[in-house]
Amino acid sequence: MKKYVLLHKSEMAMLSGLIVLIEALTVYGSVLNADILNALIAHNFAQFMKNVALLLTVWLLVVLTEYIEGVYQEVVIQNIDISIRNNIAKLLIQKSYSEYNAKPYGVYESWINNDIQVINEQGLSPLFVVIQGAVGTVFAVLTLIKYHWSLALVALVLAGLIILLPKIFDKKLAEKNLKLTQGNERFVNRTQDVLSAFNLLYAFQTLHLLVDGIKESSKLIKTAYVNRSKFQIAVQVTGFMGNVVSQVILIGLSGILAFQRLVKIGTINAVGSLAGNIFNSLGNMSNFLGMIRGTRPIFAKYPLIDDQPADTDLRPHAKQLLTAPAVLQTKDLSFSYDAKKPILNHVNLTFLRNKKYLILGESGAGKSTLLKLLAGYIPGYQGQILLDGMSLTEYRPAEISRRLLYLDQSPQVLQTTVRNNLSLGAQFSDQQLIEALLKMKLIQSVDEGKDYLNLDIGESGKNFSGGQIQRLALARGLIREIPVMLIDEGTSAIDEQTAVQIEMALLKNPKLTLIMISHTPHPQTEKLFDKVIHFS
Ligand SMILES: Nc1ncnc2c1ncn2[C@@H]1O[C@H](COP(=O)(O)OP(=O)(O)OP(=O)(O)O)[C@@H](O)[C@H]1O
Repeated sequence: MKKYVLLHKSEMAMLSGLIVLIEALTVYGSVLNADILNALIAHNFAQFMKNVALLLTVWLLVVLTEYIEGVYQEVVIQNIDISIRNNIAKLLIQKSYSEYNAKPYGVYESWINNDIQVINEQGLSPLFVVIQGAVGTVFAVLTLIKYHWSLALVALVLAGLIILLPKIFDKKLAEKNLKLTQGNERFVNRTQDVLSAFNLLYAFQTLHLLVDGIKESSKLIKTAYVNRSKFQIAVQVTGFMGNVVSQVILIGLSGILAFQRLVKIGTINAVGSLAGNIFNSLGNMSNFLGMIRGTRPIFAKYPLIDDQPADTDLRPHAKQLLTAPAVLQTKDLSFSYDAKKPILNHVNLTFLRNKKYLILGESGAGKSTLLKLLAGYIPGYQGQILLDGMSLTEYRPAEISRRLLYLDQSPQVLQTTVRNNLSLGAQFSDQQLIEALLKMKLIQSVDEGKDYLNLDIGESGKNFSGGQIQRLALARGLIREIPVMLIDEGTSAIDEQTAVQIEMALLKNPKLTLIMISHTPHPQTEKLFDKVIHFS
C-alpha cells in the first residue's frame, strides 16, 4: 500500500493538512473546556461567555473542515483505486495467452472489484483514521505537557501499550484476509458461472440450479468473513479495553495532581477530553493498524510495476526471414495438456507460403490445439515449430501477430460499434473498413457502410447473429493484411451460400497463406485448397 500512497503524495499531503487543522481545533476545544470551568470557578462571567462563544466557533469550524476532509478523502481513495486497477490491468496484459487463460475470468474480476473493496474498507479508510489519531495524539500530548509533564509521560506509555498489544493478532488477521480474498475469487467465479448459464437452465427448466449455485457460494464466503471477523473483533476489544482503562488512569492522575494543587481543578476537565482524544483514537488505531497490516497479502498478489515500452520493432534477423519457402513447419511436434492423454504425437507438417490448407478430422482430435500451437499461444510442447524459418520460441508475441492471425472457434467482440470492433484501436479509413465488410458480405453496397460501421453490436455481440460475428472476425483479420491466417471453424455459423462466397474470396487471395479447420467442408471450395490434411 505504501507505494500506492506515495504515488499520490501531493493529494495525501493536502488531506493530511486538513486533518492537522481538524485535530488542532479539537485540542483547542479541550483547552477551552478547561478555561470555561476555571472562569466559572473564578466567577469571571465575561471570560466565561467569551470562552463559550469561542468554543462554539471552534466546533463549527471543526464540522466544516470535517465535511471538506470527508469528501476529499473519498476523492483520494478513488484516485488510489484507479492506480491499483491500472496496475492490475498492466500486470494482466503482461501475461501470456496460456497464463491468462489458466485462471477463470472471475478471479480477475474479483481482483478489480472485491479486492479493491477490501483495500478501501480495510486499508485506505483505516489509514486516514490512523493519520488523524496520530496527529490528534501529538497535539493532545503537547497540551498535556503544558498542564503537567507526568500526565504527558503516562499518556505516552499507555499509548505505546495500546498500539503494540493487538499486534499479537496480526499473523492470523493477514491469514484470514488472504483466505477471504481467495474466497471472493471463487465466489465471483461460481456466481458468474450460474448467472451466465441462465439460458441453458431456462431451456431445461432447471432454474433452481441458479438459486442453489448462489446459495452454495454465499455459504462459502460467509465462513471466510466470519473467520476474519473473529480476529478483527479480538483486536477491537483489546483496543477498547486499553482505551477505557487508560482514560480512567489519566483522569485519576490529574485528580491526584489537583489534590496536591499541582494543577487547577479545571484541568481535570481538559485532561478528560484530551484523554478521550488520545485513547479513543488510539483504541481505534490499533484496530485499524491491524486491518491495514492485514491487507498486505492482497497487495502482494499484484506488485506495482512500471510501464513497459511498446513492443513495436521487428528484430533485424526476424525481418530477413520473410522469404523462407515454408511459412510454418512442425518437426516432431508432440503435445499434451495432461501427461496421461497425449493430443499430438510426432506431427510433421509443412505449410508453404501463399498456399491454402484445409484441416479435417473428428471432434477432439486436436485440430484447434494444433492451430493454437502454431500461433504460439500454448507453450510446453516437444519438437519444433518454425515460423518463417525460425523457431517460434525466438519471437516475441507482437512479432508473431504481425505474421499470422489465429481466428478462434468462438470469436470475441467488444460491446461497442462495428467500427471499433474492426479497428481495435488501430487507424483504418472508413473506405478500408467498408471494403472488408463488403468482402465478408456483411453489407451489400458502399452506401450501407457508414451506418453499418456505427452499429452497436451489444453486450457479447447480442445484437448480431453468430454468423455475423464470425464475418466481423474475418473482416477484422482481412483489413490487417496479415500474410498467414489460421482459421478455426471460421464460417461454421454462416449460411452455405455466403460461406462459400467468403471462402472463395480467401482462397483467391494470392498473398494469403490459409490454414483452415472445418467440420463441414463445402464441396465447391474443398477442391480449391492446395492440400487437405486429415487429422486423427
Ligand atoms: N485448455 C485445455 N485444457 C485441457 N484439455 C484441453 C484443453 N483444450 C482442449 N483440450 C482437450 O484436448 C483435446 C483436443 O481438443 P481440440 O479442441 O484441439 O480438438 P478439436 O479437434 O479442435 O475438436 P473440435 O473439432 O471439437 O473443435 C480434447 O480432448 C480436449 O478435451
